Amino acid sequence: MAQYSRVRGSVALLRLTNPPVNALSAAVSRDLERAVRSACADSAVRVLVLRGHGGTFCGGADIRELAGLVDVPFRVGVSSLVALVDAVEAAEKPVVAAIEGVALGGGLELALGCHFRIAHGQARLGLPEVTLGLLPAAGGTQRLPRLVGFPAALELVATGRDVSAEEALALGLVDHVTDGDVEEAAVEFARRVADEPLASRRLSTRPPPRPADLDTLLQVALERAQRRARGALAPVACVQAVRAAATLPFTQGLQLEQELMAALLPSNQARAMQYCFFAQRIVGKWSLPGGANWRNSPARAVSRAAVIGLGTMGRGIAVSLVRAGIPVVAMETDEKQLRVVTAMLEREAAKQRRSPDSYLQLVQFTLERRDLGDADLVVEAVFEDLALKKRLFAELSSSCRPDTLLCSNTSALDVDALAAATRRPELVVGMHFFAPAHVMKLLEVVCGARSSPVAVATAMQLGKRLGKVSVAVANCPGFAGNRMLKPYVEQASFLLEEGATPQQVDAVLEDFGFAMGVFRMSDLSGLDVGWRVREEAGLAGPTVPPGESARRRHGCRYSPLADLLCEHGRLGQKTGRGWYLYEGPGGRAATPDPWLHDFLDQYRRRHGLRPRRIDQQEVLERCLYALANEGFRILEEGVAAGPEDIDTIYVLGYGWPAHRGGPMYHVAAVGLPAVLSRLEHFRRLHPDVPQLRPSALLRHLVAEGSPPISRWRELLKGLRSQL
Ligand SMILES: CCCCCCCCCCCCC[C@H](O)CC(=O)SCCNC(=O)CCNC(=O)[C@H](O)C(C)(C)COP(=O)(O)OP(=O)(O)OC[C@H]1O[C@@H](n2cnc3c(N)ncnc32)[C@H](O)[C@@H]1OP(=O)(O)O
Repeated sequence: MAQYSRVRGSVALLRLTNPPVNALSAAVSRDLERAVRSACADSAVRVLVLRGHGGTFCGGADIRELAGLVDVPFRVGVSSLVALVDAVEAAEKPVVAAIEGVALGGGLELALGCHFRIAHGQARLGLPEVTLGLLPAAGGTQRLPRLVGFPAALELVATGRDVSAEEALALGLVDHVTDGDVEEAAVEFARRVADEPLASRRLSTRPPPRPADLDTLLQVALERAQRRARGALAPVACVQAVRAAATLPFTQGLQLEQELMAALLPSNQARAMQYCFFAQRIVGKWSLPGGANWRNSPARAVSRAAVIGLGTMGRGIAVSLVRAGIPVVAMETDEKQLRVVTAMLEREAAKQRRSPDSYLQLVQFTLERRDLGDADLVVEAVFEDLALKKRLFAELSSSCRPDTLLCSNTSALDVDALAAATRRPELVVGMHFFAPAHVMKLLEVVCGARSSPVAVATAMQLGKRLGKVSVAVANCPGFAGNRMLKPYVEQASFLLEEGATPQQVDAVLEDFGFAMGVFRMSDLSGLDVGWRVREEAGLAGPTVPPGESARRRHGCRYSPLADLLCEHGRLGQKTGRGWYLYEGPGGRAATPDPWLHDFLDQYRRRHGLRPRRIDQQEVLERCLYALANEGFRILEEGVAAGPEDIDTIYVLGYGWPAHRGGPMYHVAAVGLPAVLSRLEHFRRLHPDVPQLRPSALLRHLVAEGSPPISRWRELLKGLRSQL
């Protein structure tokens, strides 16, 4: 909890101890407050140093308590941390925070209550509460602007971004940075400042910042927040709270901060975002049917990797590996791509304030397969063609070291078929990155039927090392993410046939919180991607059996609209035309296209479809429930281990708004009986759309009385599991 010992005679060393991240639960906050008070009362003590146990300062307030997951009387819980920070700031002896690891959320607020802050060079500091649907409510929104100025504080609080020790020093957030022992440095520093007057070090007493352009700053911050997460409450509350630092005296600002927090804490959005936080940790605890799991299966060290193919995906993967300090052999025949990767690495190095060479020297470009011989792991990112990939895997199996892991970045193809092409099927896994791979935080690790525990453990661990959240899924067409996308996109297409427009469907989805509606997203990714997949599956193009009706495939309803656009050369942003019109090829600003509306009218007339008025609710329910229904099938078949895995995939990989938790969380929040009844209704209206047939698992959960989502994982263990 909190120990207090004396070092160098007059320095009280307080150690905050609550592994693994020294979270400030109510009990820990009270204990630490007591320790601070007794150190202050000790006449032998002249100065206090506060540090965290186990290499980290503090990960903030205990999120389990805030989320109501553990039993603490609410008011007691939330007020203890505020009281602690106030007591630290009011101490009559200097208090120095010795920060290493992280000082996040309430942890940084505690440090802001201290009179001085020393940080280790590797430390990270920030106020990420907004990512939990909350705001910093232990004085952070009022103290930070008084320390680092209004614009920087506004940005940090509203985005939740954390900063390095170096940036913290530049901002004035910390007083000193050391690459040595942080406790040593803090004790030394403390002895030097032991007699300094404290009045000006108490941030609550500093005058409020008064930026001349306050209104513009607030307006810009609000617009940015809206763009990033439309409909999210927390970023708006963050902006309001920081505004108060400039417009109200400290105590009134603090009061507003707490009132805003009191409104956010019980909100559905905060619940959903805290669910996402824990879901992203649950998914790391993978297991395989044979009993291997994250605890008992050590990962193999990856000290050298190879990437084959430096197209859009391959180059993002190469950059991610280099950024994590892993030397990469990159194989690519097109010289243009080498130049693109080099430029990307230079940009990344600049962003990280590193020399370009520190990154460039980690990459070796090659045309020779023998240069891959030394790699511990190879990621293949060539064109999405099963025959091509199988050939490549067979060759790699002969040319690479016998223990090299062979990974495919395929987004939908059969990982077992790739494994079967090698002489080491146990060392083959899918590593499905999301574009742009150096930005997106998700990695789907596809476990083939023969993938060994060490292969899965290594891929999962490598994802984490690259700063991603790895989710293990079993092998099936499209895995979890892309498989669920199919019914979603299909419903959107059917809605166009029935009378909707792309902008109407997109507006509903964007109002729900998606950064982009389905049609804008498909223009961005390129319509030809799905077209190729449908051609391979015999749904489009020359492989469709002769005589098959345009709107039916395998006896079910089919919409050929996207195929027809591709045939017209409308591939999306890259051709300047798709579901929307753009300024030109590569343009980004989508405008409704009169051509498309004529085309839809003609199409409907040709097929005898009478357009009807479609309301927002129908758009939302058909698209989202069809998607979640496929999610239930994925759980039923054991392709994903629990709803948390699917929700993490959708929030981190597909732009599902975090404040809505994810598709499975969303349907649980709506209520499973209501979702079942709407799916049954749509199924009656569209009997030739199998995706609208409620899944057996959804029916089963409703029959079981709709248990809360936190219990599904356990219930699923009794079903067929591939994970
Ligand atoms: C009537 C109404 C009155 C209302 C009055 C209003 C007044 C309210 C006053 C409230 C005061 C609130 C103060 C504060 O502003 C709020 C907060 O501080 S919220 C918390 C902010 N902190 C964070 O968001 C940090 C979250 N954690 C992380 O980012 C990472 O965990 C890490 C710290 C960077 C460490 O990363 P890793 O090393 O990768 O480890 P893991 O992520 O896997 O975590 C390990 C383990 O720890 C658990 N954990 C992490 N952080 C917390 C936490 N803050 N609380 C609880 N538990 C935490 C995590 O879940 C893992 O455990 P596992 O899930 O694996 O069991």
